[in-house]
Amino acid sequence: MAGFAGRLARCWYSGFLRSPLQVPALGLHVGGPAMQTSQKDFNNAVSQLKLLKEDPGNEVKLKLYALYKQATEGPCNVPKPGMLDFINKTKWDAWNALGSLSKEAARQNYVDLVSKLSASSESPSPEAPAADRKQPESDSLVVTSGDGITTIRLNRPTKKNALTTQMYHDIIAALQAASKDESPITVLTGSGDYFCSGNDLTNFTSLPAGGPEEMARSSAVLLRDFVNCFIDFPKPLVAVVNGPAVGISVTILGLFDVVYATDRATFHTPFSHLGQSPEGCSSYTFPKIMGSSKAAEMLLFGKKLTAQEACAQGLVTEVFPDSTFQKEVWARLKAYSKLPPNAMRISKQIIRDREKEKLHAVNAEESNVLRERWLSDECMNAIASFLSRKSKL
Ligand SMILES: CCCCCC/C=C/C(=O)SCCNC(=O)CCNC(=O)[C@H](O)C(C)(C)COP(=O)(O)OP(=O)(O)OC[C@H]1O[C@@H](n2cnc3c(N)ncnc32)[C@H](O)[C@@H]1OP(=O)(O)O
Repeated sequence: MAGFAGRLARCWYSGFLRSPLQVPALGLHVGGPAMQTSQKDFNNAVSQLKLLKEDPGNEVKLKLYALYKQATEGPCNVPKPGMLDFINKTKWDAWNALGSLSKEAARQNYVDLVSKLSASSESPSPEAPAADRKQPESDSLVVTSGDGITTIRLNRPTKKNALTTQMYHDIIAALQAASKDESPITVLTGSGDYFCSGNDLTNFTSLPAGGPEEMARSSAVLLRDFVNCFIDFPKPLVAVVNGPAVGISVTILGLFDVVYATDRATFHTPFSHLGQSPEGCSSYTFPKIMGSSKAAEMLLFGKKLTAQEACAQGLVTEVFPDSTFQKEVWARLKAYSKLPPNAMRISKQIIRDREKEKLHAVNAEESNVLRERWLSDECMNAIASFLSRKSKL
């Protein structure tokens, strides 16, 4: 596991998945006929968990943590961690949510869950997508080239293609490579049912040594570098929006040359809900594309647009029925990729270059504003609320 995902997983594991093994035998009482789990079964499950081949994901780890604590210590009776202590607060919330569940029932649930996880980790995993070039650091991004098209695919479908810190770095590298490769056209798309659910909100949970201020500073630098790559991209850049898009995956669309969407796609920028502010140059591109009041409805009030609405407002170039989306879009892109590449580059240059300086200034300003926003109570509360499963969009 690379980058943020790895760090978070290590953090979770060091926080609790490892600790059960250090606990001596507990001698728990078995409650009744429905509760047949012995202490031995429980200890076996604790050991079995260490042997899982696949990371079960943070939500499951959280559930296991809560059940383990309940099974070994009973109902949560320790003080709630502070608001900035995201990880311990999330763990505390999960344990506390089990209320007065008996130790025996928690032990049974824990054993059942581990046995389910062990069974599913033994079934064969799907084949990795083929790639004909050096792949990014993490499997969450897949880059392929063929038929005159370089495709950068967000590949974290179980997390709705939410962007981890590592993915931002990998996309920057992929765009830099694509800007110099042989393909006349570059495409960004997603695997699974979502295009992208935006920034991975758990990015904010692994605080660096410098604390929240350092986290906000380094995130603002990464955001600025990421968006700059889209501003400066020299070739036709096409978004193939295969499903709903959220947050930064919507705002950057204003920097693409063409946006094709399935009729299943939606476009959602819930920045106020998250205590955040617009990025991806959308504070400038959206009012230009759709007019200031339509842009305000999206960027201030988080109005979610259907694909048809986004098309009517100029953010999307064309909408296709989901059943024929992939076939029609790729056939069309394949045909476009045969056009003279230099002519396409030069045309893009003429269309975009006079705006570049402005876009860089907007990007820098939006990143600075967000740096402050990320430290606000409004933003921290919204993220804590999502992480503790109290809220969804
Ligand atoms: C360098 C930093 C730059 C930062 C730039 C600023 C960027 C700002 C933004 O992008 S703001 C937008 C942030 N995104 C969100 O707030 C979306 C949050 N997600 C949701 O509300 C929902 O997950 C959903 C509506 C996208 C999908 O709902 P549903 O269909 O019910 O699926 P699940 O919620 O069960 O999702 C499956 C799985 O994915 C995890 N997940 C989805 N999106 C995110 C996300 N953005 N961050 C972290 N995790 C996400 C979700 O938790 C589930 O995980 P689980 O299976 O429970 O482990």
